[in-house]
Amino acid sequence: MITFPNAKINIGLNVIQRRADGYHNLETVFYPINIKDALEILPADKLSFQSSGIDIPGRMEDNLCIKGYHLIKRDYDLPPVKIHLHKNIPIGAGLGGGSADAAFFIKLLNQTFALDLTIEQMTDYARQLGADCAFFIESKPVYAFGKGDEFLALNLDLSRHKIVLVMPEAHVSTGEAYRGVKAAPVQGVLREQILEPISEWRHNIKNDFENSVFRNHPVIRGVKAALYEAGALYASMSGSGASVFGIFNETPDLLVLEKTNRVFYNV
Ligand SMILES: C[C@@](CO)(OP(=O)(O)O)[C@H](O)COP(=O)(O)OP(=O)(O)OC[C@H]1O[C@@H](n2ccc(N)nc2=O)[C@H](O)[C@@H]1O
Ligand SMILES: Nc1ncnc2c1ncn2[C@@H]1O[C@H](COP(=O)(O)OP(=O)(O)O)[C@@H](O)[C@H]1O
Repeated sequence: MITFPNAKINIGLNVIQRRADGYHNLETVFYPINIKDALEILPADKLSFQSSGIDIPGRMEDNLCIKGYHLIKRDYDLPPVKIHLHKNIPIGAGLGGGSADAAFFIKLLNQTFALDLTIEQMTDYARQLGADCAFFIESKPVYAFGKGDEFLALNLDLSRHKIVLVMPEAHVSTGEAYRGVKAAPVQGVLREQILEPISEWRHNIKNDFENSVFRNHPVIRGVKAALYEAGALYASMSGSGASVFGIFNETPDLLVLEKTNRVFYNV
């Protein structure tokens, strides 16, 4: 059986408070986008994992699909499977690609082996693999809070707009981004701001990671500026970076950015 894990962008991200467990409470809006991996499982004699497409750093045992397999196997009698992941979502981009694979893998196991897991149960398993993973079980626009794994439904539809995503030649690790940020204890503003017209967002909605990430990687700041110059209604880095998205009324011409960045149109 095969499935196609999709990426996300963060529209606004306020880091609110450092927690005793080393994580941070935050508020953000997760919005699913149309950049996808392909993930397949097949019956096999022993558990194995292989990937194609973009190289995934790290050991196979640390791949979030393998971690997902072991997590579910603690509670269910799973047979061995052969896992193939075709990686297309840029890595270390703030697009949640690894998290998406983990959540879609849980859904794939649930379907293939008729485990009868509810959405809530799968969400609980997913959040054990990473804060972002829980969102991808339903992968619908949400206002997220807590560690980024608690949600309120959000009626946000950007399908009449053109979203363009730019991936600069920079890599930002999530840990590095959190270490650079200063928490500010204000919660709830983003939930109101996101209901305003998109043209207002640039005046109010911010991503708290931008300050320190832009300082260390000025090229990312330049991409955001270029998206505004090209007519974006709103532009921002996604999550902890390094990707930057722009929301446009019409598909822009970004040939200049294409020279040094990967550009994904109408995601
Ligand atoms: C920043 C965000 C915004 O959506 O996404 P990305 O930009 O990575 O996609 C997320 O908070 C990333 O979530 P995720 O990538 O799942 O994080 P995890 O694997 O659980 O944690 C990696 C590390 O990030 C830090 N972390 C993560 C989430 C959180 N709410 N507070 C934190 O401080 C911790 O230092 C943790 O050890
Ligand atoms: N299936 C996977 N796909 C991508 N990265 C993975 C995966 N499993 C584990 N990882 C690890 O997670 C790290 C962050 O990956 P990713 O989710 O793409 O970035 P981000 O947190 O910026 O959204 C990678 O450097 C990699 O070592």
